[in-house]
Amino acid sequence: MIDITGAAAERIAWAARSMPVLERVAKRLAEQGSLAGLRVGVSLVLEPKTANLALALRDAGAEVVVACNASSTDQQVAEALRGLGLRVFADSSADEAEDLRLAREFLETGLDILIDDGASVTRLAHREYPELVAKMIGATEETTSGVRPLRVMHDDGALKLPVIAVNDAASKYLFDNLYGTSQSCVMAFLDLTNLQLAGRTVAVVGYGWVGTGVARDAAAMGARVVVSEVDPVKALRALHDGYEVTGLGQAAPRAEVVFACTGLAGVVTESHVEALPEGAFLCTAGGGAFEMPMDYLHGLGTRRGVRAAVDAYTTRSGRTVHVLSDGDCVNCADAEGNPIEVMDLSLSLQALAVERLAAEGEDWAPGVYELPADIDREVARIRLEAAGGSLEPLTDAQREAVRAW
Ligand SMILES: NC(=O)c1ccc[n+]([C@@H]2O[C@H](COP(=O)([O-])OP(=O)(O)OC[C@H]3O[C@@H](n4cnc5c(N)ncnc54)[C@H](O)[C@@H]3O)[C@@H](O)[C@H]2O)c1
Ligand SMILES: N[C@@H](CCSC[C@H]1O[C@@H](n2cnc3c(=O)[nH]cnc32)[C@H](O)[C@@H]1O)C(=O)O
Repeated sequence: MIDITGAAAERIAWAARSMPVLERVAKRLAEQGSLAGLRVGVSLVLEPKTANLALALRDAGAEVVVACNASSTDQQVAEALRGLGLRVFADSSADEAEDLRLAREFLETGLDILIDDGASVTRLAHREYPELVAKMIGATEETTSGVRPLRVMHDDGALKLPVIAVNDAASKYLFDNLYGTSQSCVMAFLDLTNLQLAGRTVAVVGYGWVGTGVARDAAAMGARVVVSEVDPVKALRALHDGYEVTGLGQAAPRAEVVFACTGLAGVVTESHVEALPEGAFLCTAGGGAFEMPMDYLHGLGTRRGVRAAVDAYTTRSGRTVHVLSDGDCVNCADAEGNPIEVMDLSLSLQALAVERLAAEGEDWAPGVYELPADIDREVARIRLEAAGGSLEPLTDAQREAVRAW
C-alpha cells in the first residue's frame, strides 16, 4: 500500500504498522474494487493515519481528493500525498480566507462521497453549492460536534444528503473520544508546557466522552480535577467518579488549567478568563477555538508568544493567562493527533461507511444514519484480536437462552 518517498514516508509507514484493521479492510476493498469510478473527498485532520485512509480508498479504486484547514495540516503529509498524484487542498500556512478558498476548490472538484469532520465542508456545500450537493451520493461525519448540527439541519428540512454518523458507532466514540483524545490532549499539554499536572487544579468543562477521559488522565497525572456540566446525569456521573462538580464561574478563581471538552461555542467566557489565577492555562480538547473567548483575548492587544504553541495574555485584571494552540484542538493543531490504534478503529469505520454509501447510498433519503451494528462489532473484533485479546465463544445453549422468554 505504501509507495511514498520523502520526509513523510517513514511516518506514514510507521502509522500503517499499527493499523491492522484498516489494512484488512483496505485489502478487501482493493480486491473488490469497491470504489471504482467514484470521487471521494477526505476532509479530516491531515496527518500520517489519515494518509493511510486516503491510500486505502485510492487502492479501492476511488479518485481521492483531500482537504484540511491550516491548523490541522501536516505539510509533509500533504506533500507526500501530492507526490502520489492525489489532489490536496491544504496548506499549513494558509490564513482563514485561504482556508475557505481551498475548501471551495475541494468541493468544486465534484465529489461523489465526502468524509467530513465537524460538518464544516458539508455545511459549506449546502450553503454555497446546492447543485453539487444534488449530485452527491452522501457523506460521513467523524465527530460529535459535526453530528449535532447535521441533526438540526435534518430536523429543519435543510439536509439534502444521507450522512453516516461514524462518530456514533460504539467502536468510535468509546475509544477515540474516550481514550484517544484524553491521551493526546493531556500529553500535548505536558509536552507543550514542559510542566506537570501534579498538584494543579484542573477544570474540565463538559463530562461527555472526551471530558470523562481528560478528567481521568489529568487525575492520573496527579491533578485535582473539578468538573463543570450542564447535564445533571453527566454531572452526577462525575461526582460518582470522585470529582468535585461545580459551575465554571465558581471553579475559575482556582482553575490553573482549563480543558474545554464540550464542542459548543462560548462555554469559556471573558468573565471566566478574568477570574483565573495568575499564570493559568486554557486548552481545548473538544471542538475547536470557538469554545474559548478568542475574540476577547485577541482584543486585549497583549498577546505574546512565549513558547511554541503557547501565547501569554495580560488580562484586564492584570494577571497572565496562557492559551495553547491559539484555542484550536491542542492534540490536532500542535501534536500528532490521537493514538494510532484508536484512529485505526475510527478510520476503518470511515472506509466501511464509504463502502456502504457507494453500494446503497443512492437509494437513501437525506438523513443522519447510524453505522450498522455488524460493522461496529466486526471492527472491534479485529482490533481485539490484533491487540492479543480473544472472545469467549457463545455456546448453542447460551444462544438459545438469549432467545428464550
Ligand atoms: N480533539 C479530538 O481529537 C476530539 C476527539 C473526539 C471528539 N472531539 C470533540 O470533543 C467534543 C466533545 O465530544 P464528546 O464526544 O465528548 O461529546 P459529548 O456530547 O459526549 O460531551 C459534551 C458534554 O459537554 C456538556 N456541555 C455542553 N455545554 C456545556 C457547558 N456550557 N458547560 C459544561 N458542560 C457542557 C454536555 O452536556 C456533554 O455532556 C466535540 O466537539 C467533539 O467533536 C474531539
Ligand atoms: N475539525 C477540527 C478537529 C476536530 S477534532 C475532532 C475529530 O478529530 C479526529 N482526530 C483526532 N486525532 C486525529 C488524527 O490524528 N487523525 C485524524 N483524525 C483525528 C477525532 O476522531 C475527532 O472526532 C479541526 O479541523 O481542527
